[in-house]
Amino acid sequence: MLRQERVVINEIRPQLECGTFYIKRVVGEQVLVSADILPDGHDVMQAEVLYKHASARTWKEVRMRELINDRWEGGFEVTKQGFYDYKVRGWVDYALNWQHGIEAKLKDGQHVRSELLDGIQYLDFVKSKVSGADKTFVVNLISLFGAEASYDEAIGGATSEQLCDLFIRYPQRILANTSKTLRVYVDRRKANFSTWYEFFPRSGAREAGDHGSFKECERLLPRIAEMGFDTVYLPPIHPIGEVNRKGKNNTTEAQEGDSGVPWAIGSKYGGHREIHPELGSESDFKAFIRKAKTYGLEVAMDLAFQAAPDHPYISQHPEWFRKRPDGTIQYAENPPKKYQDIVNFWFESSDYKALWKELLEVTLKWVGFGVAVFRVDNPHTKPYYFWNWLITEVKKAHPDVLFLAEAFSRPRVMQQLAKQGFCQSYTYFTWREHKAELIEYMVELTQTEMREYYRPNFWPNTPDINPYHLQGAGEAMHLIRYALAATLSGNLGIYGPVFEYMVTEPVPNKEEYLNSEKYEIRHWDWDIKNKLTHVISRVNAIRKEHPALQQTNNIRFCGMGNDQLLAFYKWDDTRSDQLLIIVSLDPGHTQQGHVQLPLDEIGPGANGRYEMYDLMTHTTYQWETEWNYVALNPDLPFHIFQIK
Ligand SMILES: O=P(O)(O)O[C@H]1O[C@H](CO)[C@@H](O[C@H]2O[C@H](CO)[C@@H](O)[C@H](O)[C@H]2O)[C@H](O)[C@H]1O
Repeated sequence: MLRQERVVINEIRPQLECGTFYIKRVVGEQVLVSADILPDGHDVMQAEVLYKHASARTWKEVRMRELINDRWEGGFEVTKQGFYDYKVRGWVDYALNWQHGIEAKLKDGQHVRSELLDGIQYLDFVKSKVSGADKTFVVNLISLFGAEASYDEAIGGATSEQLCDLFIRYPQRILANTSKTLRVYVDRRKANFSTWYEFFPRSGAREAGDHGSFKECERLLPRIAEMGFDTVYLPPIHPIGEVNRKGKNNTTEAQEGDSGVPWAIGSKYGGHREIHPELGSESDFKAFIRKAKTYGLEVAMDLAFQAAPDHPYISQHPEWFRKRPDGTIQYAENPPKKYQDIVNFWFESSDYKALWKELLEVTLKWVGFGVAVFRVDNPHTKPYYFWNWLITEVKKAHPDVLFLAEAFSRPRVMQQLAKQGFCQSYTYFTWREHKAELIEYMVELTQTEMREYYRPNFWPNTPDINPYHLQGAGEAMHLIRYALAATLSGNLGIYGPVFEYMVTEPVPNKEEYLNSEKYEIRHWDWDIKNKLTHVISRVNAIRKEHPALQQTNNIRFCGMGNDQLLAFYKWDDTRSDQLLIIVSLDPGHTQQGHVQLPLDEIGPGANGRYEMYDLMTHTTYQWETEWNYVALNPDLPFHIFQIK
């Protein structure tokens, strides 16, 4: 179709896959839109970003400014959860073009009498829009333009800033071109900033040998809150399968009394809608959630869409499981891992709609209990379009709900899950140890398109991953890994007691914990508070006080003449909070070197000085030069400096 337009709009950023997927923001963030916008010829043009919340009727306009090389930019703030639409509009601005032409001709000494007459049409348009002093100004100009005697005065008015300002405020947008509409989904702030503590409630009993319960676990909540965590994540809390139950240390045959794996969901006591009887009742769980809330904690549940062989679904809905020719159902796998105690749902079954509906209802049941954060187990082994559908459906009525994708899969697969709607994602941080690889990974997360849709959640450990660098490691290594996670990423989590108490004994030659809580109930002396407990608490308090640490994308690595020291600068959107973080990657020795302040970012210091206030030790250093000496030892292997 032939369209009458004077400008072309190309290369709009941000957008994902030509708008197939939405970008993400949290409430209060900016969406900075840029595009190549080109008029034919050399006429003056204008452009704007149009945006509106999906629930609004009218579009808001924000004018774009020209950068260089026909690139334009304009931004808007998102203030409400849910979808926003945005698009770009550009037009040749005949009025401004006229004014610009007059100025150029006058500079060249030309007489512009006929141009003034020509301009009356633009003034007439503005006149129809304004009132009061503006109207008086325009009416007066029109009469000046038409009268030969007032030529000088007319020129003054024609080239005035006042008129330029009116043209900008009341554009005619003749033959404008508008781009396609793109979308941004706005989550609550927690999507960007959250601090997770994972523990197995069955290990929360007071007495060793007892099965923990929600009631007993309530006493742990103040402790977790005092440490500065805001999310308590519980592995699955449903009845655990008894058929093919796994034993301790991942043995495939359970012994009498073995408690099985929480992810093997479903038994004669029920499935995903029920609670494991020994943990308590539904009202106990509700009370636990309520109690957590009083301490500022949210309870995150695990969505593990799979079934133990004795899950009620297997007899009630055999069509939801794919049978082999011999009538059996293949157990699940995530090669090379074997999950002999569970089977997968058949997401492609002819009755898939009923299965999907059931899984949505399961999710909504727990949302109804007050759960608004889910860690989703193994999402990469289910169809992308299922997650897209489920997340969309839940968020329609419950925009607060957040989904964390537990996929340690191929990079593109993890990215795809985030594009399909997951609000946060696990990452490869757990395996990034060296300075160069940490920088490379952070640059990928924060300087590429990933920053628009992939919200990383950094975990130093999980029940599944006892990384080699933590095996046998002491306090310093744990401090390093926590400090890195807590300052590099807005979202972080630890598999709590094991990390805090530095329980690192592995299954030989594996990144697995020996005597893992996945397969047996453990008992922890939660009264113990060690140095790690205190340092973690302090770091979490700093995170809460400093907006620069409440997002991931504002980061710049700094020059540092030592490969064992990682230095980076972080800031908040207003630059009222600016931090310099230096982490030693060496748990065994003191490391020293000179760090380069990013002067072009932080600007000149008062009296040529920068006051560096260490938020960990409450010590102040006066730095007067660009390169400054630092030394870190294993006692406290990091600095978090506030730049004053
Ligand atoms: O496959 P992933 O690495 O994503 O791991 C997640 O899913 C696993 C399956 O749910 C889960 O594995 C645990 O539960 C299984 C089912 O009971 C059991 O067979 C495995 O031995 C056990 O590790 C894993 O914990 C979870 O993070």
